Amino acid sequence: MAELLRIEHLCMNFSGLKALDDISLTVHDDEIFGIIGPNGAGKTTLFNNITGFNQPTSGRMFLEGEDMTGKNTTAFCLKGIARTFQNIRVFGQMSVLENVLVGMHKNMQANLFEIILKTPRQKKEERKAREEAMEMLHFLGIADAADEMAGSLPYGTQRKVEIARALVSRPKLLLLDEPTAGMNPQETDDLMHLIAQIRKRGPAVTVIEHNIKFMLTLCDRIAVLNFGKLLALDVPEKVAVNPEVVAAYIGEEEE
Ligand SMILES: Nc1ncnc2c1ncn2[C@@H]1O[C@H](COP(=O)(O)OP(=O)(O)OP(=O)(O)O)[C@@H](O)[C@H]1O
Repeated sequence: MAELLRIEHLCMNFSGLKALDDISLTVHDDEIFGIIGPNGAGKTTLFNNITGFNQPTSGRMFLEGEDMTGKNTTAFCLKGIARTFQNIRVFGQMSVLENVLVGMHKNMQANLFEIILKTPRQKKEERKAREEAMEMLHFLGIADAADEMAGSLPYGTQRKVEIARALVSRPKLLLLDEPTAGMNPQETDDLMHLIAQIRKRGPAVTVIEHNIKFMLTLCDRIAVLNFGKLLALDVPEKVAVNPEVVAAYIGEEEE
């Protein structure tokens, strides 16, 4: 177990609103780390900060010890962070396979000249990329949909396309923002097993979810946010019985 991500005293203000208020935490390279909290607690803002979509108002962030504070999305991506979004963002008019190939872009070597001339090296690289993308689709159980237009597929499958696209970039940390949103109980259960398998394959996973049962079952540790503050950070068994957490969130969710 080694430290992968470290956040120190992170603050994010939106015109006076403290969306993140002095958050400090670490994510290890072998864990499934959960983030829960009521609507507006700052969960997505935290994701946006640790992927370079937003710059924090203050505080620092480190990936494998490297100071990433103030860096942009490209820098975070190159350093090994990949994410999915609360609102699915697949390329609807492209096939599932093409969507996944987009995620491989950062690992490809061919330059524009080679792509235009379709050199042997470029062709070989493209063939390898397709094989790798198909292998990922098999892993996620959606290989049959490889040639379908991504936008025409059920919600649950589109979520998996997004996950496949993120995974082929070979991230060290995969961030999933409400991955079960719009899924039925069977799809949710399948996804939970899939995330456990993803962790075994390599990347650590950080997941935001409102489905408490899902989070308590899946995660190694859970951070609870409330009004931008870190209310608790512990193993699921302790989070589930933390009186402050129950009062602020879990009780309310279960009602
Ligand atoms: N770009 C923005 N401009 C202004 N305020 C914002 C912006 N993004 C988020 N906020 C505010 O910051 C707070 C935290 O929002 P955030 O989306 O991070 O919460 P969340 O915990 O992800 O909520 P949810 O569970 O509803 O997705 C909210 O009050 C929200 O209205």
